[in-house]
Order: sequence, then C-alpha cells, then structure tokens
Amino acid sequence: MSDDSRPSPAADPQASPVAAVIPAAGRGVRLGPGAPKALRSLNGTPMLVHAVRALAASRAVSLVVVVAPSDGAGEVKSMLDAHALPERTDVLVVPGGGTRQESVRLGLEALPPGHDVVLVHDAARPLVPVDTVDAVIEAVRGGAAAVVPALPLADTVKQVEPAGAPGAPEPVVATPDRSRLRAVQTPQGFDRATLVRAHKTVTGDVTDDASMVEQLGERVVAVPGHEEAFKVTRPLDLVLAEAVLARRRLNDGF
Ligand SMILES: Nc1ccn([C@@H]2O[C@H](COP(=O)(O)OP(=O)(O)OP(=O)(O)O)[C@@H](O)[C@H]2O)c(=O)n1
Ligand SMILES: C[C@](O)(CO)[C@H](O)COP(=O)(O)O
Repeated sequence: MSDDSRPSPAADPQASPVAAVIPAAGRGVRLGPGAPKALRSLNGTPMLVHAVRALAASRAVSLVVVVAPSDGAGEVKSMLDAHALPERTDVLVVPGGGTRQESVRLGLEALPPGHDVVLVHDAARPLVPVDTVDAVIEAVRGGAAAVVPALPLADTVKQVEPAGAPGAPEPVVATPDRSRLRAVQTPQGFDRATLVRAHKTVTGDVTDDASMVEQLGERVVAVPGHEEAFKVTRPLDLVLAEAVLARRRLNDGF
C-alpha cells in the first residue's frame, strides 16, 4: 500500500487528474518458461500489483488501466481485486494485443474523458519510485507534450553491422558519444491528445510511445530516471527486483 500521508507535489487539486495505462499483456519470452511476466511473483506479490501500486502511490494518479493478456483479462482482474490498492485509485482491466504498441492503443481507447495527462508504464518496471512518477507528471503539467525518465549510460555503446554468419563477431562501425545518450525508462508521460494522435497516425514498429510522438515532430524531453525503475526482462532481473524489495523492507524497518 502506498503511504497516503505522504504529500505529493503532483497532487495539485486544481490540475487535471492523471490516468496511467500499464501494458501488461506480454508473455515474457526472455524471462524463460513460466506464467506471463506481469503475473510472476516478486516476494510473493505479482509483478503487476507492484507496478499498479507504484503508479497509484502518486496522489495525482486517479485511474489505472491495466492491459492484460487477451486470454487472461478476467484472471488479472480477480488477481488485482485480491490485493490491496489505494482506494482513491480506480483500476480498469482490458485485453491487450499482439504488440506493446497495440496494447497501449487498446488501453488508450478504454480511457474515459477527463484525464488530460496520461502515463504509459511497463508492468515490467514494477519498482519505479513515486518521485520519478511525480517528476514525469510535473513535466507534462509544465507544458511538455512528451516526457521520458532517463538515465545516463554506464557502459560504452558501439554501433555494429550484422555479422557475416550466425554467431560470428559483429563488425563495430561507430562509437556514439556516450555523454549524449540516455537509457529511457517508463512511466512516460504525455499530453493525452498528442499521445492519442500519435497512436492514430504513426505506423511502423517502435519500442516506446515517445518515439511515436517524435515522429509527429513533437518535442520530447527527458527527466531523471531511477535505477530502481529498471525493466524486468531476463531471469537475473527477477533476482535484482527481489533484492531491491528486501532492501526497501530493511530501510522501512520491517
Ligand atoms: N503484446 C504486448 C507485449 C508487451 N507488452 C508489455 O509491454 C511491457 C514491456 O515489454 P517487454 O518487457 O518486452 O515484455 P514482454 O513482451 O512480455 O517480454 P518478451 O519480449 O521477453 O516476451 C511489458 O510490461 C509487457 O507486458 C504488452 O502489454 N503487450
Ligand atoms: C518502453 C521501454 O521500456 C522503454 O525503454 C522499452 O522500449 C520496452 O522494450 P521491450 O523490448 O518492449 O521490453
């Protein structure tokens, strides 16, 4: 449960309430065999519950639309109903699509009127701190059409060309200036009309929603992300996520 006593800079009663779309319909192929990724347990609680709680911890977020696997929306709704969530946050569950992009579009289509700021947040990033969520919201409310949380890189990045044969070394063709690169996370925040327009007009494969807004020619800005907002993608990430939860329990004294 979030700490509702915590004042949230994003909880401006005069500002438009914020809705969040949480794409949670992926299968988690890179995670290996098992339940769909969003339903995998982190210290006994499904990853998706952690993600919903992380966004609902922001006092500005009044609605969360969870985009579930198309054959499991009922199971996801029952699972969420069985877990404590902040009472001030409404949660809807809708079936997702074959790609992340399609799932987000389906989540957007389920939004009722009245939320001018929309967050899109991966269920696979269950531990994002509320300060990061609020920073994204504040930047959208400050006038940005699209906002991404992002971190500087800790590794050198190389651009490669496809290898000559499977398993062969890949020729390195460039080393971009790392200081100008960022690892982009979620929640990404948007002016709702801009995001809806992007999903209505932009085609082609993209890996995040901000890329679609860029293709509209709109400005996207980056705010500081957080290392705990990492994406659970491979098996080791589950270990890291549970370690982060354990550290939080120690820091919170229980
Ligand atoms: N058809 C899809 C594919 C992905 N997602 C969601 O998009 C987020 C980021 O995607 P990713 O980490 O790639 O999740 P998966 O697609 O499940 O992972 P994989 O590619 O390993 O199968 C996840 O919360 C995932 O549930 C979704 O809602 N619908
Ligand atoms: C949206 C995202 O989390 C931003 O970094 C990322 O692009 C999702 O990638 P995935 O391959 O769909 O997990």
